Amino acid sequence: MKIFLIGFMGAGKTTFGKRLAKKLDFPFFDLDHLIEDITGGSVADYFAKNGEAQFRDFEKEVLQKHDFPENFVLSTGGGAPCFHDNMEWMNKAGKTIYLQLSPKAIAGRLENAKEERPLIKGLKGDELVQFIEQRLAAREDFYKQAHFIVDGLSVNPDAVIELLTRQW
Ligand SMILES: Nc1ncnc2c1ncn2[C@@H]1O[C@H](COP(=O)(O)OP(=O)(O)OP(=O)(O)O)[C@@H](O)[C@H]1O
Ligand SMILES: O=C(O)C1=C[C@@H](O)[C@@H](O)[C@H](O)C1
Ligand SMILES: [Mg+2]
Repeated sequence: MKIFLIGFMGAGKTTFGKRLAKKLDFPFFDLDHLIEDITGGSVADYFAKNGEAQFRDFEKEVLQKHDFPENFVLSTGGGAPCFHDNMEWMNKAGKTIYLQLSPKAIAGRLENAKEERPLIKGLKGDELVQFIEQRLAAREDFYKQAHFIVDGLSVNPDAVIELLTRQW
């Protein structure tokens, strides 16, 4: 089974993805980290050097062309489902899970983790909440196409495995 975790920056995709993969005994991948391994630099560097449009092309290529195993948990980048045909592609390739959180909850998590996230670097307090509200409103059309929508505050591996096995 191929499991794709999606959601806004800071929703907990990487943190939860590792826990879920451990519980399922599946290998864990993180799309941002895979891109960083391949390019040898950070996502922030890639944005700075090549711009967002080129990042989105590369992100699609890695998502759709990388040689992943039969079973895995992949945490995607926050924007990945919203560009190119990535959401449709993931929905066909496996099971997609949206970790949903309110803009305020997301802002609370990101307040001290902005430097490595190029889209929010430099935003403070209300600016950060407003940016998240606007972006999230535009992105939720994509995120909500997921097979499963779960509460990012209370999500736990057992509940998600139960959801997945009911529909396996
Ligand atoms: N269940 C949780 N409870 C409290 N804090 C959490 C939880 N999950 C993640 N966090 C914290 O929230 C922050 C963002 O988490 P994480 O990096 O997993 O998000 P992400 O969705 O992978 O973000 P990005 O899209 O930017 O890669 C981290 O500081 C992490 O420690
Ligand atoms: O939400 C986004 O557009 C992004 C989220 C991160 O995971 C990275 O993929 C990058 O910083 C862009
Ligand atoms: Mg992450």
